[in-house]
Amino acid sequence: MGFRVPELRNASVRIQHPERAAAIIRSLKEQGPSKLQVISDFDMTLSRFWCHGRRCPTSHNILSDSRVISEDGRKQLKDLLHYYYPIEIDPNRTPEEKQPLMVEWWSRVHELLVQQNIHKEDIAQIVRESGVMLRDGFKEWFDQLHEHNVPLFIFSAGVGDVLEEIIRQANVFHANINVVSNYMDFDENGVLRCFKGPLIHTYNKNNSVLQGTEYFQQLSTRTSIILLGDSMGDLTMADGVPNVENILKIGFLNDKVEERMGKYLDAYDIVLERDETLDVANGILRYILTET
Ligand SMILES: Nc1ccn([C@@H]2O[C@H](COP(=O)(O)O)[C@@H](O)[C@H]2O)c(=O)n1
Ligand SMILES: [Mg+2]
Repeated sequence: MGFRVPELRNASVRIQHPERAAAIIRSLKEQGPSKLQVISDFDMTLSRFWCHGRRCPTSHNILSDSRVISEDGRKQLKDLLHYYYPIEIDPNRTPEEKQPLMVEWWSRVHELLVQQNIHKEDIAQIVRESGVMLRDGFKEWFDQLHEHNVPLFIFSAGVGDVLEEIIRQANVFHANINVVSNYMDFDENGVLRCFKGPLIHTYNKNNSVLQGTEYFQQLSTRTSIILLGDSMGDLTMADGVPNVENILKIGFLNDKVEERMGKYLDAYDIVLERDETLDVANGILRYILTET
């Protein structure tokens, strides 16, 4: 497969079952773009984990580190991050054990954010000042999908208003994109008053929070899937898709690489170790979409 998709030979690529991954990629090509849909996580998957030698912000971090949050609020939000993030990525706890703790984290953070007098009209500037970056190669990724009418479903436990703004500012918010995430609800003065439900956290990214959207039912003829994620919780994002025939799961392993590699290799078809680019995903997509 390496000569058809040269990016699969990149130093970051780890594959437990290369034959299996190659067979899936071949099937995706045989089925063609009219059968394809892409389901992707946002934070630390489409956005970068490292930028300029520092951690890049998630959509939540963009708000919690911003100038609109009081000093005390920022400290409380940071304390919560330092307590819950190690739990979120702990390879020795099951998703079932983590779930109530994730609900606790997200709920406490949203409660704190609601106390901060955040204005809808400030979001664009907050994003501009945040230093967030999409992964290298993002333009080719978003543009290829758009040009070939491949639907891109972004399923994020981040903050929808913020991540939409990031994609908009990068000029790649094309018509083929649908986002499901945690959206803010603003009052008549444009001030944040609550988050709209249902709450989406790292370990409930599945059909349970998509009730009533009908998105996957409308795409029921698109039975080929490329799934991109960076967390073990992202693996369930396609659970609501009917009639899946081929699914290629690509996982970005950004943090605590040695401890987590085994579980990622078992779960993802392709694991990208500390890779801040979309080069491998772009290479696979190019191969699938090119008529040869
Ligand atoms: N208060 C929080 C809660 C979560 N995060 C991070 O956000 C990411 C979830 O969004 P996805 O687009 O990846 O679903 C995940 O990486 C959490 O660690 C946060 O930074 N602050
Ligand atoms: Mg993520």
